[in-house]
Amino acid sequence: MKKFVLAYNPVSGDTMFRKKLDHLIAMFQERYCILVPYRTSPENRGFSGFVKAVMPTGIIIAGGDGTLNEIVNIMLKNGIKLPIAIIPSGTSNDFASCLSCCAGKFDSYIDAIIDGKTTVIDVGSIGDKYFINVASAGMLTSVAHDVDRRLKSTFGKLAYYLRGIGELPKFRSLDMTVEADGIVKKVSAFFVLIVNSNVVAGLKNVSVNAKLDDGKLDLIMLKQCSLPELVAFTAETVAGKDIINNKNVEYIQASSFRIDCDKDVQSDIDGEPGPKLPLEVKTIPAAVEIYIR
Ligand SMILES: Nc1ncnc2c1ncn2[C@@H]1O[C@H](COP(=O)(O)OP(=O)(O)OP(=O)(O)O)[C@@H](O)[C@H]1O
Repeated sequence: MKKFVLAYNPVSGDTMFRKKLDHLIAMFQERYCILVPYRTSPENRGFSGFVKAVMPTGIIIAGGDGTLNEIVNIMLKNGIKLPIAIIPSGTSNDFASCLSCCAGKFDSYIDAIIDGKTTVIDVGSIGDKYFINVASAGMLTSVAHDVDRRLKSTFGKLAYYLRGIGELPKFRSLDMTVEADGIVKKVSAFFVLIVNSNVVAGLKNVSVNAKLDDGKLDLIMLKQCSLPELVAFTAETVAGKDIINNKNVEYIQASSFRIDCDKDVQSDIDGEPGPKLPLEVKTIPAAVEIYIR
């Protein structure tokens, strides 16, 4: 009988995953499989030992990007080589949105999980931390961190947008030095994003070239520009237009980056606070196996 650990975050998104839990248990039970729940907490020191004791076929993660990041980090740091499935239950679920496997009805995805249909994807690393979707620094990062959890639960993605639009006039550029696969550039920019997938902050098509299995990450910087240009860029991004060809965007694909700045700037990794700059960013090819439909 196949066993799966279900790591679920009880407070992510609208906190309603708890109500779906019973249905999910029933679906696995109907297919003669066992679901072993693991309730996440802000710290999950026991997760690695829990998985090793259960010896599951795979791990199912129900939460947002933060939960996914946390579980993948624990797995990679503890040598847990198991496929993962994602049940999007966070506020924006950026990573899950870029994988069509998680969209639509549960049923066919559960069948694919039990059948063991998988693919492998790259992740990024910054020091001893891994990111699955995006690392960023600059003005966007402070906006994301300032959005209160209660506001996120009530307004979802809209909370980010409302907060972000309100901050636009306060945007100040940073003098950054970027090294991409050994080539150095100096760029005065409002923010830098390093993406693995093409969905960031609920916005699709952020990098039309981003692929999860190409051994590369995509760097996007919005260069210093006027407020009307900044507003136009924001509108284009929200409308899902191709932004990497925007004249104010610096776009580079590479397998490693070094980002530095003369100011004290904190980064963000998959929506959670990351280390301060400088950042040494690397691609770890084919690091994670994911169940696909
Ligand atoms: N039992 C728990 N109680 C309180 N906080 C928790 C618990 N389990 C995990 N967390 C916290 O939840 C956060 C991760 O939430 P997650 O990012 O998955 O959801 P979200 O913020 O709603 O969605 P998204 O990242 O997609 O916007 C982490 O900061 C983690 O510490």
